[in-house]
Parts: sequence; C-alpha cells; structure tokens
Amino acid sequence: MTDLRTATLRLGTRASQLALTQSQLVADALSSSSGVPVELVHVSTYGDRSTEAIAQLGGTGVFVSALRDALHAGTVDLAVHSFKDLPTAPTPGLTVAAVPAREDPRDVLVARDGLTLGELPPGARIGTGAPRRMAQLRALGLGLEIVPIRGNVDTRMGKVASGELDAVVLARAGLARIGRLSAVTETLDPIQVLPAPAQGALAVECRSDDTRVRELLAALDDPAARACVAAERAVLAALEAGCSAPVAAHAELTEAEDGSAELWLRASVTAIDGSDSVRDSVSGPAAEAESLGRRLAAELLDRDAAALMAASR
Ligand SMILES: NCc1[nH]cc(CCC(=O)O)c1CC(=O)O
Repeated sequence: MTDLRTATLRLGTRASQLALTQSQLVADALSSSSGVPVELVHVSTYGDRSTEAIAQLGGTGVFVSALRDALHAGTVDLAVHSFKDLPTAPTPGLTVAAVPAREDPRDVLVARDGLTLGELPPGARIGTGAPRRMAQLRALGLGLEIVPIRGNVDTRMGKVASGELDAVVLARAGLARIGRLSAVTETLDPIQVLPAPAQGALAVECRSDDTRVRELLAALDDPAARACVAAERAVLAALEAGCSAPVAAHAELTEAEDGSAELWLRASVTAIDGSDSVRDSVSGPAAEAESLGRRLAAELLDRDAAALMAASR
C-alpha cells in the first residue's frame, strides 16, 4: 500500500515560463516544509492554445478551467494560479488552501531607451491587452496610442525590442518571478495606475475533501496576503465585474495604535475610453477584509461605477 504521508504530490501547471516558475516556487516550498516530493504535471489550457484576444475568449478564466478539471478528475493534487486570473465565484469542491507571500502588486512600464511614461512622446504606441490598463492609461491624458496585444511576457517585451511598440505595461510580479526586472523602465505609481485585484498573489488550489493536502498547504499560507487579496476581490465580486473589467483595487496592511492589523483599501473603476473614473478608499480591521471590500464597492456603485463598466463592454 502507498503511504499517504510520503506519496509524491502532483502539481498541475500550464507550460508557460511564468506558470512553470510559479509552480516550481510552490513545489519547492511545499516539499521543503512537508518533506514530501512534488512533481509538476503539464496541463494545456484553452487560453494557451487560442490566439484570440482574452476579452473575446470570455476572460482569463480560460486559463483556469483545464487545471480545475484535472483537480476534479484526480490526475493532479494541487494547482498554482496567478490569483488575479481566478474568477471570483467559488468553485464547488475546490479550495484555495494557500495564499503564499505576495510579490509587489504594481504595474511596470517596459519602454524603449529607458523612457518613463511622462517621457514618452504624444502618439507613442503602448501595448496592453487589459481593459483596466487601457482605461487608466487613456485617463492620464498623455495622448498615447494604446495597442491591444496579448501573448506571454517574452512576446510582449519582444515588441518593444523589435521597435513595433514604444512600450508595454506588465505586472511587476511576473517579471520578478522570471528574473526580468532589469527590463523595467518605471514602476507605475498606484495613484496613476492602480493594480488589478490580487495582482502579484498566487492561489494554491486543491480538492476541498483532500485533508492531507490542505494541511500541508496551510504551512505556505500568508495571512497578510490572504487578507489583502480577500478585500480586493470582494470589490470585484460586489461590482459583479470579471477579471477583464476596468476595475482596480489595492490593499495594504498597517498596524493600528492598539497593535492590531489595519487594512487600507483603494479601488477605482475607469471608463474604457478614459473619459471618466470613480475612485475611493476605506480602512478598517484586517479581520473584516471582505466587508471592507463590499463597502467600498457600494460607495463606487453609488457614484455610478455601474454606468462606467456598462460603457466599457
Ligand atoms: N493576465 C496574465 C497575467 N496573470 C498574472 C500575471 C502576472 C503575475 C501576477 O500578477 O501575479 C500576468 C501577466 C501580466 O499581467 O503582466
């Protein structure tokens, strides 16, 4: 009989460089905390095979469903997702058993000749496929030409190297994980470009009834990252927006005077043409992360966030 305490764990992963790096990071952390060997199992997703724009595919959930199918089928025991790619609706039978320590959630600019956003000339061609980034870049009023692109991180940065684009906007976390931070020409201030909910965080998912894996994964959980992500995603869920909506949210933890954890949450909704936006913030006990997120979403809705999102579809 197999000894369940030592049987090798199978970690399902997409085959992109970013997915493999993130998966290996979790595999290494898990095998060193638990002493159990972890092997990577490649799963190909519809999102990887299709070359259509993500928004046309029905959102980044297309990267997730094949991994979840493999979990349900029992061909893998855990899967690592970029948390921002996960739809907000809970999945019956599956649990996010660990949110590991988060990378810097901010967006970065990778531009030709070391340029920053403010130094790009009017009419400069800047590539991004994310409606949130498109909307916020247009709202800056810099006269940039936003060019829709997709593909993996290397493909996107290659369009700057080849001269096809003047710049691209990417998540700092992805570049950090694959060791490409040297290409960054500016880290974008959240006052100008607020990150996507859960950007920079990972979600490690397993079957809800798999108590062995759940217990092993608990060792990788970072409560601060979990609270911040919960607040940010509660905004998205309460706005009934998907991951391809022009919604941004960013939470930070600070220490209150009595030593308890205080959560400070900012969020924005921006019309896709950049003509209008609403933004607001709340703070409160970190233990109430989700209700803070819902409260902030309600304030944004009071200020017509729904109309901005509707105009963006
Ligand atoms: N939408 C694709 C995606 N999903 C997660 C990341 C980066 C890593 C992260 O946010 O954790 C990226 C690439 C990007 O936005 O540049």
